Amino acid sequence: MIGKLNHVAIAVPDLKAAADIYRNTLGAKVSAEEEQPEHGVTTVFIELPNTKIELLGALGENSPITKFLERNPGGGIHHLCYEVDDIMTARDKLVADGIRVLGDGEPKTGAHGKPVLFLHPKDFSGTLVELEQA
Ligand SMILES: C[C@@H](C(=O)O)C(=O)SCCNC(=O)CCNC(=O)[C@H](O)C(C)(C)COP(=O)(O)OP(=O)(O)OC[C@H]1O[C@@H](n2cnc3c(N)ncnc32)[C@H](O)[C@@H]1OP(=O)(O)O
Ligand SMILES: [Co+2]
Repeated sequence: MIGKLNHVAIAVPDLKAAADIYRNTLGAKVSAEEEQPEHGVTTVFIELPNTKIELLGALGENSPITKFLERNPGGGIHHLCYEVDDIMTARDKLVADGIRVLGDGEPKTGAHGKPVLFLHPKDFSGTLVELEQA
């Protein structure tokens, strides 16, 4: 069912500092910061030849990464995003198999303008999983 690894997300305490390391030290192609109010994060995307890295900074009072950053003050790998051909079919199969879909279970529009869903980390060996419609 799952396709490409769309991105690996890293939550960071200082988005500018993290982006600068990728841009200047690693020589990567780094996007501008973009606020994602519906998700409570600000994103920076780093384009690699085979996938992307998503740097996440907390946005607003109720950011879903606030607690994660309290536990990991220096930052850390936050989630993996896999592409699926049809997100509703994928969701229904996951729910039928007992996987916990986070939030209200309905896809939101993600950073690439496509529907996304998040799956509980306890159902995937301690890894938060995002699904993005390909
Ligand atoms: C823009 C968009 C895009 O790319 O398109 C994005 O990515 S937005 C990216 C940001 N959005 C999201 O993350 C949305 C989905 N996330 C959520 O709903 C939440 O963050 C949860 C994953 C449910 C965690 O919620 P919260 O931090 O309030 O709960 P909690 O601290 O009580 O954690 C419950 C248990 O899950 C573990 N836990 C929490 N976050 C985790 C993570 N990122 N990876 C692995 N485990 C994690 C905790 O250690 C804890 O385990 P123990 O019980 O063993 O201590
Ligand atoms: Co993501």
